[in-house]
Amino acid sequence: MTFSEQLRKEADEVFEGILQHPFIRGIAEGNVPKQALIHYVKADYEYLSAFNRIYGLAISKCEDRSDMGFFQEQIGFVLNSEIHPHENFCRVAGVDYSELQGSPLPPTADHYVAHMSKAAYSGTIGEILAALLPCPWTYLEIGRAILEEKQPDTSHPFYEWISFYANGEIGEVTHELCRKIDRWAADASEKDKQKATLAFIKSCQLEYRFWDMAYTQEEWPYSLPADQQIQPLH
Ligand SMILES: Cc1ncc(CO)c(N)n1
Repeated sequence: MTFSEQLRKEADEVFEGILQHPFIRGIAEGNVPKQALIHYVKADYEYLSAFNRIYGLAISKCEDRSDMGFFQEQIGFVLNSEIHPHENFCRVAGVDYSELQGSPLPPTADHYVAHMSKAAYSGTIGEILAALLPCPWTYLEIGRAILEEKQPDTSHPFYEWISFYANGEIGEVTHELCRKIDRWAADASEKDKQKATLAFIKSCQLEYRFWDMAYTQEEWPYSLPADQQIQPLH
């Protein structure tokens, strides 16, 4: 079994839990509450900006140009393509995308970004890859599972979202990240592989919590100071 196959096996229960989460069931059934969609897009817009900053940090640790090129392409993908699934959610919720940009990250999303940043600043390249991998991998499996279960056509309210994650570039991204982490694991120490495994499992669980955060509209218990709401990575 490759290292990425081992990671996937360790996370089986979490992946299954994500597929059963009421937000995901709502995407499959075409009936997610409007406020959950709005909460999700607000948080995910900022989460994906942070994700791109983390790709930038990953570039700073790359030794060869093909790795740099891969991360650079992923930044382009997030900036130019991953807006489409957000637009799908906005259309269903009946809101303008531009109104949902610039909100502070709710606690769970903030924690997820902090978890990835920690790996990016202080981890091995394997730990960084492991922390990033559940992002495309869980969405790929969500998209594929719903596609298989529902065989949606264009009349499904989330047709675009489902097709984007089931059939698009996300499969290639997942595959490439797996190849990279497997190559890293071939020469890595047991201790470093354990650290990477923990980073992977935490990100999977934070993916679960991200859906839950949106579904329950999680907020900070008290408001944050207005001019310090959006924090760059540090
Ligand atoms: C939180 C989160 N995880 C994964 C993806 C898929 O890229 C996303 N858009 N948001």
